[in-house]
Amino acid sequence: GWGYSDHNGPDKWYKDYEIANGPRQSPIDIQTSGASYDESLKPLKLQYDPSTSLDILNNGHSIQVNFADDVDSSTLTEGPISGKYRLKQFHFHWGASDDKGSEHTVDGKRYPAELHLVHWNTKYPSIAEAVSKPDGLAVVGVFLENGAKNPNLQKILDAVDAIKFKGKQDSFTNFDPTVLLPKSLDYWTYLGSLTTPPLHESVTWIVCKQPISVSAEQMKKFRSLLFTAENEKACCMVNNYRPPQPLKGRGVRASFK
Ligand SMILES: NS(=O)(=O)c1ccc(NC(=O)NCCO)cc1
Ligand SMILES: [Zn+2]
Repeated sequence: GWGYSDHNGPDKWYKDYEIANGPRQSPIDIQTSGASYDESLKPLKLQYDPSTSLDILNNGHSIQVNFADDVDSSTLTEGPISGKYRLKQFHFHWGASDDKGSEHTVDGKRYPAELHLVHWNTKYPSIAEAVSKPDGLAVVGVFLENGAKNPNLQKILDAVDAIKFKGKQDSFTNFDPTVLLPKSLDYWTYLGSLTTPPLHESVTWIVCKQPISVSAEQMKKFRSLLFTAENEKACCMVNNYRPPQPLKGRGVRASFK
């Protein structure tokens, strides 16, 4: 199956997923001079209920925290979207070293990691239905930059040792993802895709301008995860990011001047 190694990584995905070369692929390089301020863009309205957090999983591609999404308790509204989107999960992408790891870049700058909060449009019955629709998902991206230890990230990283191997899962309750958001919710937005196979062009991307901090020690903790299962030859979970894809004429809007 697909992965991030030389034999199954982003440059090979088109063989099984021809949309990899489609018109609205993600991530992209956000060229700040090319983004246009849109005064009609509203502030993001993120209302999360910590009681909806369920568990934390090593799915062999990333570390992911899953949420109960059977009712409208953790939602994203306003911003660039219409209607209501429900939080399903959040996960991360990161590098083998601090000079790479994010999926989106800003004027060519790569961050050591990127957080994705995945929401699906409640006009559809489930995320499984929504994930292939052009307005199916809204993903909030937050950059992680090297700095002080982030105590809110630490709760997630403290769970890593128990889910080191692919397929491992642990309970992860009463977590409010709001604590992972930056102070400013200024954002760029554009129409794109899932950044992993099946690469559906179903995502309204909402990328926060302001990063959150992560310490070097915390980055090492992310890098202690494995792509592989307990009974397989160990392969460090690093560089689980897709590089920027062609903009193909798309516009990027900014919610801020
Ligand atoms: N990295 S990303 O673009 O945020 C992303 C989000 C969701 C998915 N897939 C997903 O949610 N699949 C479950 C739908 O049944 C894949 C990639
Ligand atoms: Zn992602």
